[in-house]
Amino acid sequence: MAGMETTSTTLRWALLILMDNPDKQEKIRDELLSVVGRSRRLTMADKPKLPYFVAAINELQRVANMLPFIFFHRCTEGTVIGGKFIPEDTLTFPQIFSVMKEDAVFERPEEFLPERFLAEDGKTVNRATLERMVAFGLGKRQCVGEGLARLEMFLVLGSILLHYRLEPTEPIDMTPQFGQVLNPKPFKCRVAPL
Ligand code: HEM
Repeated sequence: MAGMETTSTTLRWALLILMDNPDKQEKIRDELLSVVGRSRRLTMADKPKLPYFVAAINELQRVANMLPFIFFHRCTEGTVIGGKFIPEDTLTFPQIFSVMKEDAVFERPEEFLPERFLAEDGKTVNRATLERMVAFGLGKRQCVGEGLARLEMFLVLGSILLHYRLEPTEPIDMTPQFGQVLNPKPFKCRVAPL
């Protein structure tokens, strides 16, 4: 589950969200075309020159909300969180969605707005939102595959968007299906070569 289900499910959500937001899909493609073009492959060296695309991947993960909560963690010592004492050995059940969908830093949380991860100049990272994009968890047990997952999403999604336009062929249904992770319902789409 850790390495396959998470990344592939996030990518399926990404296709659906980008079809639901064709203007944003176009904006990502414009940036990719202006930096990479179609005569060579996208590489990780392009990442610093693609701030909008990187912001969009963070926003796709936030909206997809694929792992809304993570497994139990045990407090190894007593601590105070939000004024409440949590004794040693308490089992906690971290809820990722309560940060990514309910934190005040994410205005209009149901909307797909990659811009929220960028400062006003449209290029610099917005630290306030980025530090609350906790799709990979936090702390010592944070996802060990984060680097690989980010690399896969960048290269796979970027290469698709450089060469194909994703268009819906049926009404888009964003209702998740509950399983080990939140899955999108099976969907069909048109993958139009550019
Ligand atoms: C979009 C992709 C992914 C997401 C959203 C994701 C998310 C997470 C989350 C939320 C945790 C739990 C952190 C915690 O308990 O505090 C986790 C743990 C873990 N992930 Fe991922 N993950 C992804 C991809 C991957 C990949 C590609 C790998 C391996 C190649 C991987 C390997 C692991 C492992 C081994 C753990 C357990 C770490 C530990 O308990 O110390 N994950 N992941």
